[in-house]
Amino acid sequence: MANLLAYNTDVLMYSRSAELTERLNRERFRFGVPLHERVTVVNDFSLIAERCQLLFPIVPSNNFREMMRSITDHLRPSHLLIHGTKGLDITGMDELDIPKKGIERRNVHTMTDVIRQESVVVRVGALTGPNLARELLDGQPSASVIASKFDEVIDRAKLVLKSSQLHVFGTHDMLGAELAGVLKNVIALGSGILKGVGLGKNIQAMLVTRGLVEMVHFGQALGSDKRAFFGTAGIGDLIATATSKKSRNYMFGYRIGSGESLAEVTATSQELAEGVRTLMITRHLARSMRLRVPITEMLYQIVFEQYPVTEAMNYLITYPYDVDVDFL
Ligand SMILES: NC(=O)C1=CN([C@@H]2O[C@H](COP(=O)(O)OP(=O)(O)OC[C@H]3O[C@@H](n4cnc5c(N)ncnc54)[C@H](OP(=O)(O)O)[C@@H]3O)[C@@H](O)[C@H]2O)C=CC1
Ligand SMILES: O=C(CO)COP(=O)(O)O
Repeated sequence: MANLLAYNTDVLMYSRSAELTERLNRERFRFGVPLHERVTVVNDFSLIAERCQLLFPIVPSNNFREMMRSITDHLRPSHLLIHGTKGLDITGMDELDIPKKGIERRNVHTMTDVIRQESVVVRVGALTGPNLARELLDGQPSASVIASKFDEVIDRAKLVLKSSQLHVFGTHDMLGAELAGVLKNVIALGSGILKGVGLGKNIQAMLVTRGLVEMVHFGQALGSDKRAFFGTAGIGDLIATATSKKSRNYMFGYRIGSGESLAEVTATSQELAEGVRTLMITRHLARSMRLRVPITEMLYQIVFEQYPVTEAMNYLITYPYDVDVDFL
């Protein structure tokens, strides 16, 4: 993201690690690519808050609230915050209790909810879309969506993000765009599982198609419009993530499908796979909200309860889906 922004503007990139900050500024290299000369890494968040009006907080969802609390004293109502995190926040309960106690709608928040709850910032937005980091780092083209209720957030983000590498769409449907980016990770995980088991494109296409329907059902149950799910933030990101070995969610699923357990994959992978945590949340949320989401249910049982993939396939193939297009 820092290198993409540097097409148009000077960038201050924050790291909480003084050691990493010093090393990045010295080596000017990260993830195998040079840091753009307009990017400066800083370890002091107050400097960023003082110099920058537009901020892009992007950390894993389970750390997002803690990160906001650590910076909130420096934030002012004049700041614009656009997050790029594709996960959900859980409050009011211990996450470890979810399998035993379940979860209610009131426990679940988006990252824009968290920004507003934890800071004085009002003008918030979300950055989403098919943005596999490895492809962006390699200079490949893509498109992103900036979702916000505020025109100035969309306009400012477009000004700094649009380039020959990145097309930027704007939308006012913030909840729809955010949820699409969150929910597609679960289907990407499932797609990786199918590949790991050795199954082909017909069934992958069905998973993506019916998975998209479940994304729409979740979105509507959580209060969003369905249109975002059929655009770049929805089907666009779903195709990228559910078909690419460069997706960490897809690769996590691939290893599960190849026969490894959740504990084995988690213990041996440094890579973040937001879809695993999202699956835990959405499956239990679906139960409390009485949603009909058989793919989510089967994926949960495969990943968290070692249910055999073949049994899950049998269940889904014979599931009484009555109508093909049942969500328009
Ligand atoms: N990578 C991708 O292709 C894409 C990722 N996303 C989303 O972006 C989010 C982050 O993913 P990604 O960057 O890949 O994750 P990584 O695990 O690669 O990086 C996480 C970064 O967040 C930092 N961090 C974590 N907690 C804090 C905190 N409390 N304060 C300051 N910094 C913190 C970590 O710093 P430290 O090194 O100090 O631990 C680390 O640099 C996820 O929700 C993901 O879904 C969205 C689109 C594409
Ligand atoms: O959201 C992403 C691409 O848009 C990143 O996907 P992964 O987290 O699965 O790598």
